[in-house]
Amino acid sequence: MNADEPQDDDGANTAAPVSVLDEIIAGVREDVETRQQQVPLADVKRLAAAAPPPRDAHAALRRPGVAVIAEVKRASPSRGQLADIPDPADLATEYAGGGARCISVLTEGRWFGGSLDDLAAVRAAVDVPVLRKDFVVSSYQVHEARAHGADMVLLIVAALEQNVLTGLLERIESLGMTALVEVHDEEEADRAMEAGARVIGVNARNLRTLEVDRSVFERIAPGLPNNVVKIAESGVRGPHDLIRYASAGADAVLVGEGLVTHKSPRDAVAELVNAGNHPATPRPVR
Ligand SMILES: O=P(O)(O)OC[C@@H](O)[C@@H](O)c1c[nH]c2ccccc12
Repeated sequence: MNADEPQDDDGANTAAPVSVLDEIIAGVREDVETRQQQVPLADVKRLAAAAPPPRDAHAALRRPGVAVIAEVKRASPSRGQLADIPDPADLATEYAGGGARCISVLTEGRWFGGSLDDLAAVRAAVDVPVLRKDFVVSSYQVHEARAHGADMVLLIVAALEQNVLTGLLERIESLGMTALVEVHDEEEADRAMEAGARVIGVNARNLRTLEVDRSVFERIAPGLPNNVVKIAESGVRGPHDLIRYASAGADAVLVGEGLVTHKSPRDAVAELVNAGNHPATPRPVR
């Protein structure tokens, strides 16, 4: 690492020789393997079938006003440790009290400090739909998500071959959940639509370099069909960022760091929700 190399606004070095995404996925595959040896797929499917039915995340995100998806996020590869979060259910309750339309729970352990236990605890504590935020690469993880109460599951286009993306999306939707398909450029957006995504998230953070560029949403959103729910992910630090994303057509924003590092996560959510409901804030065209 050379100290003279350009740093992005998150302080991450943009000249990573092996992409962080590849490293994370290698770890995720190992962890899935281990869990699968402990709890076979047939058992996870049984648990999923016995779980309380999914909540309709797609419908929740389409309601009027810019929705806030509030994230339970302890750490990240770009920032390291962000917040302690001893009780994720407690934090999620604060988020819901502030008016969050959905709660996102990071379940990846090595880089983000999350777990499936966090997901289950949050799901039991709130009435709003809950997203499993992870690097989902196998249908085992989809059934696992449902077994722990997930209503929505993230799929990252950059991490998946097209046929795998399509297969996982169909699996998620056939279990009654909503797939949130994450993209970072036009080609990935085309792949998301090709796979049949109803909800597309544009991540301002490039998962290969960890660089944040809020203009990515403005570039990609106009090319998405009106009936697709559009989520702007990452880089929301306050109402001004929400308003900027809304002006570019966002139905929702997904916020992590700005909330977990705030002294009152509930107030921070409420501030965003108010901005999202304000009559002067642009609404998506349908
Ligand atoms: O903390 P931020 O900048 O508000 O970002 C939240 C969310 O967008 C980010 O956590 C995220 C977006 N896509 C992901 C994929 C995997 C892990 C994490 C993410």
